[in-house]
Amino acid sequence: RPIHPLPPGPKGLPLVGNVLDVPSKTPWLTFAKWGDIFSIKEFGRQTIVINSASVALSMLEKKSLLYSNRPHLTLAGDLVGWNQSTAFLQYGVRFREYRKNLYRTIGSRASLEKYQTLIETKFHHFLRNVLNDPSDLAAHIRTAVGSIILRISHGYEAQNINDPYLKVADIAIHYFSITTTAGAFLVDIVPLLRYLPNWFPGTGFKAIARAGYESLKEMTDQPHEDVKEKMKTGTALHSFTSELLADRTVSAEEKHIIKWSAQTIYSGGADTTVAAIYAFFVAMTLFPEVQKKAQAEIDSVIDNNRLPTTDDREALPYVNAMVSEVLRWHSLAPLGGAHVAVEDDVHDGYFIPKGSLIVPNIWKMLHDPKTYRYPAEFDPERFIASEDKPAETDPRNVCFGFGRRICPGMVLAELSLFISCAMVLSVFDISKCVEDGVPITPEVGQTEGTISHPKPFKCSIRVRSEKALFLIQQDA
Ligand code: HEM
Repeated sequence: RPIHPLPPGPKGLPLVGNVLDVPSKTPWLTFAKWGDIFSIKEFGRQTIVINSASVALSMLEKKSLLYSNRPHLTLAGDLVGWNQSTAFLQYGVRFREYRKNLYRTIGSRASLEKYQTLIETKFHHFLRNVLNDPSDLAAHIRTAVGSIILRISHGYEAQNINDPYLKVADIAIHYFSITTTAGAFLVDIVPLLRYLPNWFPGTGFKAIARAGYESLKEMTDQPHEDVKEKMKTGTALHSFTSELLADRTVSAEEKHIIKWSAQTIYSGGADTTVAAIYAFFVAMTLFPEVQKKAQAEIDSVIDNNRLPTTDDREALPYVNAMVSEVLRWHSLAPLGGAHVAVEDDVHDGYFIPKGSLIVPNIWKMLHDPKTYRYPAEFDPERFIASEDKPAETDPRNVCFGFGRRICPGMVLAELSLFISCAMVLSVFDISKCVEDGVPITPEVGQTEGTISHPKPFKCSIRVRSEKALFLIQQDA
């Protein structure tokens, strides 16, 4: 028997444990009311939740080797196949190879330089789509982000939201969401159920698993084969995949690694970046004074004969602070990615058993009034130090996760967020929609799910000037 106690936690019931203490909707809000670190048990599974950034950093970063595994998922992982994707791969040699590929090709500012113009051009197309049909904002964001990612991962040029590759990827991610809904499938608690015959009552999960498997396989294999074909004829555009396949024969293991790490760029990067850009539009609708300040900064730095580019980044501190505030204000991964303890540990006097799920409550860390003054306010100034006050803590300390599992797409995500925000504000004014003479205030809230989006909302998007119109319409 361990001499150290588990972190404290709600008492729970026999067998089911704390299932009734944890709400299925927005659990991060309930968790936020409990201690810096606490433990819960659901159907025998030990979970340690961390509400404090310093505890998360001291466990998941400082002792990263101990805490770098992922939970084993039966339905979404073994049966659908997501256990091959970076986010769910068990820690080990193969995992480190995936990460090396990702770091080398998209992990730093220098490695992304070759995609800078591409990203700017795609967001210029986005401005044009918004100008033509501002009512379909969410679809335009999805198209822009999806096409940037497929272009980077496989050199593939997606034209619009109906592109077959974007569609199949969205279907695969939809099945991912269904099959990872907490507590929805008994097979994740009793894995042996997977061996029951298909006709057996209660095995509906098998049909879902098959459909999920087919879409994931198509999403992963087809673009990869496409690149190989194009490379043979010399028509492949430079991409993550072509860079890794170039000038050599790859083994079956290398092929697997390249194929699945490329797939990861879409599965990890699309939904997240979309949620962040959408949150930016919500913030601009709700906080017009922030929008005006950012526009004033952009107008003062960029002459009105061009759109902002990535190279303007250093000259736009307020816009950079606004990007930080988007990352903080809307925690799109409110409970981050769950880590798993590979060995028993004792942390701050608490016993952390091997196999425990470690869940960082990133939402709480980014909305803790002890760290952020008026956390519900969208206020980029908090990140700009002045004589009266130091800058508040950079959300990047926690919003991209921790240790060896830290988000490999963070530089790409930030670049996309910076350029989309700067371009949008240079040409558009965003405000509340007016219906029957009444301005409609968007609801601030988050959808369910591992990746949480702002609630759907409407806003008015108007071009700022004749000059802005010209800039949007000129060739990208
Ligand atoms: C604003 C945008 C984004 C945010 C806030 C975000 C946040 C996160 C977080 C919190 C994690 C979990 C880390 C952990 O387990 O400790 C994660 C993992 C991951 N992210 Fe991102 N992410 C974003 C964009 C992207 C992009 C653009 C990519 C494209 C490559 C990406 C790819 C991944 C992958 C593959 C993982 C799994 C890493 C692993 O398990 O080793 N993310 N991200």
